[in-house]
Amino acid sequence: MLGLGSRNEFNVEWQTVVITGGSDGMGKAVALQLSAKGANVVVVARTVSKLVTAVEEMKAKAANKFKQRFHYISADLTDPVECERVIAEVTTWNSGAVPDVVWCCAGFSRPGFFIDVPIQEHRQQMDTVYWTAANTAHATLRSWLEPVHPSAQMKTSRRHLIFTCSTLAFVPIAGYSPYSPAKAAIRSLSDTLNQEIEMYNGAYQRHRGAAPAADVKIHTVFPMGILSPGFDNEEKTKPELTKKLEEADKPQTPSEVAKVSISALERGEYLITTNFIGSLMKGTALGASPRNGIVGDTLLSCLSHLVFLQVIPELRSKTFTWGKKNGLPSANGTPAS
Ligand SMILES: NC(=O)C1=CN([C@@H]2O[C@H](COP(=O)(O)OP(=O)(O)OC[C@H]3O[C@@H](n4cnc5c(N)ncnc54)[C@H](OP(=O)(O)O)[C@@H]3O)[C@@H](O)[C@H]2O)C=CC1
Ligand SMILES: CCCCCCCCCCCCCCCC(=O)[C@@H](N)CO
Repeated sequence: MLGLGSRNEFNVEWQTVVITGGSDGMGKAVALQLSAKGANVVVVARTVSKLVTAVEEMKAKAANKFKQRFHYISADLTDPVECERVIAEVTTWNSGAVPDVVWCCAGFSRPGFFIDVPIQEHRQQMDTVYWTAANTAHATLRSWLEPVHPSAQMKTSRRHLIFTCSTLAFVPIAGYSPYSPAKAAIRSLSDTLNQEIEMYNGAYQRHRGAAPAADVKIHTVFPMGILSPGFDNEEKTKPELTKKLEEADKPQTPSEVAKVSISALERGEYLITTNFIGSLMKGTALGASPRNGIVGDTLLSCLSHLVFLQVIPELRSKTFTWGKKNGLPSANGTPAS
């Protein structure tokens, strides 16, 4: 995907990569593809059996079967102490060196209408979606941004922290209120860190006496539907109206989402979408986020704003018409007859 002569901004060969949620769906697809590109990979999730399988599959896909290393850590990342343990354990496993790349993929969606979903489940979505990512980012950046002696500074390497969001952070869809706010919070965290990290990167350039060991780049991926075990699960509580509102989306396979995301990272992109409708959704909500390219993103944004002049009222009128036709839903989201 890289143009002739352009630099690979995300070369993972011999680098140590941590992937949360790396035992299933998109996270596992990312793990397998980075293994095939020569990375040493640690996958983190709760269920050991799925982690063991992921490690086996990564070994089979490795670019250099004899030298690459793989590892798994079982942890519930809603607990910040567990996130610190993960980074410490990876560092020990990695002969004392902190990881080069951390990709937050853990999370799942529990759709339902706002008042039908018990308030504790709304809070749990914030825990599994936002806090797994924020805890992981906190533990990671604390380990990365600690000032080190100049002799410990790396010459070329650049570290990458990657969040996995959803295009629902850009555009509201009825039935996703337990989930979308948590993803929108990740987007806001990502934008804030993208700016804040420049202080450290600046210090790395000019104050090597007391600066982090390397540059850090932040990225966020915004997938559309992904045909994962998590997706099959969310379909069980997803209201029929929600399925109708998102029918323009053709869900992608985990490996397709992983491939497109990795290519975008190799081009050095910041906010990453995985298909055209996803880009349109981003374009209408770029706000004050850094652009991947001024010209491309500005044109995209103009096009999106025109398209969404129609889409915004359409989503609301589809919802209104649904209520008029079907009446109130029963608690599981299916229309009462
Ligand atoms: N599927 C979709 O349609 C879309 C998904 N996304 C996002 O993409 C990411 C991947 O989704 P998907 O491919 O569906 O993933 P899956 O639901 O298939 O897998 C989720 C992964 O996260 C792990 N996980 C869940 N909770 C925790 C926790 N508390 N601590 C540690 N690990 C945890 C799971 O393992 P275990 O349960 O064993 O802990 C598993 O490895 C998620 O962030 C999701 O929100 C974005 C857009 C669309
Ligand atoms: C011509 C352009 C029209 C654009 C219309 C907008 C269509 C909305 C599509 C919503 C797709 C939602 C995908 C995210 C899924 C997700 O994150 C969940 N599956 C959670 O896991």
